[in-house]
Amino acid sequence: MLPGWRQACLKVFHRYQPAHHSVPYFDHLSLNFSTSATVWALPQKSVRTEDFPCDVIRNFSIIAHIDHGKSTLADRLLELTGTISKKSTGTNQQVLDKLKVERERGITVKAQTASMLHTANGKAHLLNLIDTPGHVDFAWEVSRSLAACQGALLLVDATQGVQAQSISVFHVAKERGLTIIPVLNKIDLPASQPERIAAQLQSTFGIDPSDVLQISAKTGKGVEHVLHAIIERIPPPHGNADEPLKAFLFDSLYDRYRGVISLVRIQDGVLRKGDKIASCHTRKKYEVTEVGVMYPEEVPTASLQPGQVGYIACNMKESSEAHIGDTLHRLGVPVDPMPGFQPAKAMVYAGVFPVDSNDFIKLEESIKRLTLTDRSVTVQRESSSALGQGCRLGFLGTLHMDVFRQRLEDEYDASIIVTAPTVPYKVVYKDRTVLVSNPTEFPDVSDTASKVKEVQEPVVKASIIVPEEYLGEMMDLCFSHRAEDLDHRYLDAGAASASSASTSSASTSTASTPSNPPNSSTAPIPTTHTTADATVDASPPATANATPAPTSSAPRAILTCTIPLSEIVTDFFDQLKSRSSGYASFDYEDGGYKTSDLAKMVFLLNSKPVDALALIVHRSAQQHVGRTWVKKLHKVIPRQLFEVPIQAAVGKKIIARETLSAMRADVTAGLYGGHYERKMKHLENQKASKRRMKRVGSVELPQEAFFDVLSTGAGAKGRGKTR
Ligand SMILES: Nc1nc2c(ncn2[C@@H]2O[C@H](COP(=O)(O)OP(=O)(O)OP(=O)(O)O)[C@@H](O)[C@H]2O)c(=O)[nH]1
Repeated sequence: MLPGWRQACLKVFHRYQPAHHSVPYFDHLSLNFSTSATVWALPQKSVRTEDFPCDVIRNFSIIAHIDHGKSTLADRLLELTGTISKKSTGTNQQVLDKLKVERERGITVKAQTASMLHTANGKAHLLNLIDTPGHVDFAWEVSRSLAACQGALLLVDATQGVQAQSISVFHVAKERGLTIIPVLNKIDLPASQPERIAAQLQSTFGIDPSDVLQISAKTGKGVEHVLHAIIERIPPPHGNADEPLKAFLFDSLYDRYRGVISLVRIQDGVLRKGDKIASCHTRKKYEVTEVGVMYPEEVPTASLQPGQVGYIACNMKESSEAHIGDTLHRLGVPVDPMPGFQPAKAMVYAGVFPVDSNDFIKLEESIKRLTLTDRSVTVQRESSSALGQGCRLGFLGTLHMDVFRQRLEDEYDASIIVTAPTVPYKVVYKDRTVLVSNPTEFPDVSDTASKVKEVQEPVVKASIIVPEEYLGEMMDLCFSHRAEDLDHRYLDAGAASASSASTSSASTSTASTPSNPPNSSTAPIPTTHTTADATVDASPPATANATPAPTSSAPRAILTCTIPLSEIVTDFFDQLKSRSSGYASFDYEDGGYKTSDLAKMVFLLNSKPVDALALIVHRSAQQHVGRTWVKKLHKVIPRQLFEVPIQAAVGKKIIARETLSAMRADVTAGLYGGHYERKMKHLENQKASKRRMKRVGSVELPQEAFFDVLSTGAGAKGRGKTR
C-alpha cells in the first residue's frame, strides 16, 4: 500500500497527464517529492490570478466558417505565449481539439477554453481564448462562448473568402456587441487572394480593409500581430472585486473524480477554494473544492478574480445542477441573476437503444454523463416493442447527432442502434396543439376520428453561398426539397449591380453592406471549396492543402429560401455537395412552423407494424419513401421458414410491398428413389406446416437488421445520414 502522500502525488501526475493528446506537460512540471513530509510542490506551471486586474485581461473567441483554421490559430497563439511547447503541435494536431471524434474528423465540436500569459507594453496580460466549432449544428456553442468574451477574431480563409457560417457568426458576435478583429488566414497558400477577400469583407460586413490582419496560422506568419491586436483592440472586461460575488456559468465538463466541473466568468467579487456558494437558478448550495484556469488543461489557482474565466469544482453531481447561463453567488449574499441563454432548441430527434436490451441502465448513465459535456442534447425515456427500452434524444442537427453517437461509442463503449431522425411536428387539434417528436405518436390524420385540424412542420431560413455557375443547380435542388420564397443576390459588389434580384429577408442578408462598395470587389472572386457540409460525412474534411484550385472566375451568389427542416435532415447535404462539386456552403436558422400535408408511414412485417421503423413523410414523397424503405428492409431481413410480406402503409393504404420468399427446406432430400406419391405427401405436409407458421408466426427482426436498415443511407428520403 502506498503512503497517502505518494498516492496524492500519483494522482497529480495522473491529472496532469493529457488524456487525448501528446502535449508534454512534464515539460512544464516539476514535482518535488520529500520523503520526510507530506509535501509536494505545486507544478511550476501555476498562475497567480490575483496579479491580473481587469485592465490586463482579454477574453476573446475565435469564430469562423468550418475549416478556416480556428484551432490551428489557437495552437499558434498557445505556442507564441509559451503556454504549450512547439513540439506539442509538431504533428499539426490541434491541441484544443481534445475529443477523439474531433481528431478523427478534423472538426471542432466542443468549444474549448485556454488561458495564456503574455507580456505587452511591459505588463503581463492574462488572455482567455475560447476556440469555437464552425459547423452550423454547433452554433449554440458559439453563442454561449461569446457570452464570456468582449472580443472575437473573425477568421476567414484567404483562398475561400466569406462563407455561410462566416456571415452567421459575424452577426452573432455583432449582436453581442463584441469587438471584432478580422483576420485573413492561409496566406501561405498560392491560391490565397488576401486583397480581394479583404474587399469582400468590406462589401459584406463593412469592415475597413486596413483593419484586416493577414496571417498563416500554419506557418505562424503574422500571428504576433494577432496577439498585439487582441491586447490593443479588445476592451478589458469590467468587474469589481469589492462587489458581491457574481459568477456566470457558461459551460460544464465531467470529471470522474470530481463530478461536474463548471466553466465560469467572474463578473464581480472573488471566488476562492472553500467558499460557500449558491445557484440563482436551482437555489442549491455548494462548497467550492477547487478553482483554477485552463492553461490549457486545468491548473488550480488560489482564486478567480473579476473579469477572469476559469473553472470551479463544487461537488455538483447532476448535469441539471450546472445550469448553463446560471449565476452563482456567495451563500447568504443574493444577487440579481445575469441574463442567461435561450435554451438550445432541438431540431432533430432520434431514438437511441442498446443493441443488447439488458444494457439500458448502463446506456442511460452514459448518456447522462455525456450530456454534461454536451448541454444541448435533450433526453427523454422511450420504449419500443421492437427495440425495448431506450432514450429519445433531441439534437441540434444530424452532424450533432452523429457526433453524439460516436462519442457514446468512443468514450462510453456503448453499442447502440439509432433510429431514423425526425423533426418536431405540431399537431393542431380543435382545443390544443401537441408537439410530436416521435413518429409512433403521430396520429392518423386521414382518420376523422382523430380530430386533427392540421399538421405543421418546422421550416428553416436557409442560405447557400455558391459560385454563380452552380446557381441553377442549387435552385433546382431547393425546389426539389420543397423550398419556397427563393431569392438570390450576388455576394460580390461588381456582380451585385448586374443582379436585379432583391435582397432577401434571411438573417444572413448583408444589411451592413456599404452603399458604395469598392471597385476592387467587382473583380471575380475566387471560387471556393468548402467542406462545411462534407463534415456531415464521417470522412475527415479536406485539409487546406487539399483545397482544389479555383476552377471558375464567376462571382458568387447567396441564395436564400425557406425550406422544411425535414428536407435538410435527409439527403440534402449530399446533394448540395455533389451538385455544386463541393463549392457550396450552407447555413440555416429557425424559421418557425408551416402547415403541411404530412402523414405517418408504418412498415408492416407479416402484417404487423414495427414501431421503431415508423416515419413521418410529406405526401408528395410517400411513394418514393415507401418503395425505398421496403426494398431496404427486403435486403436486410433474414428469410424465414414462411413467406413474409414487407409493406409500407399510410393510414389504411398500402403504398409499397416486397415479399420475402420462404426459406425452402428440402424435405425430399432423404428420399432416395422412393415413390412419387410419398414425395408429394412430404411436400404437402411441408406446405401445411408453412401455412401454420405464417398464421402463428411473427417475424423476428434481429437487432443487426435494424442496425443495417437504419445505418445504410441509400439516399432515401425520410432518414438522415447518421453514419
Ligand atoms: N496552408 C494552410 N493550412 C492551414 C492554415 N490554417 C489552417 N490550415 C489547415 O486547415 C485545416 C483546418 O484547420 P482547423 O484549424 O482544423 O480549422 P477549424 O476552423 O478549427 O475547423 P473547425 O473547428 O472544424 O471549424 C487543417 O488541415 C489545417 O492544417 C494556414 O494558415 N495555411
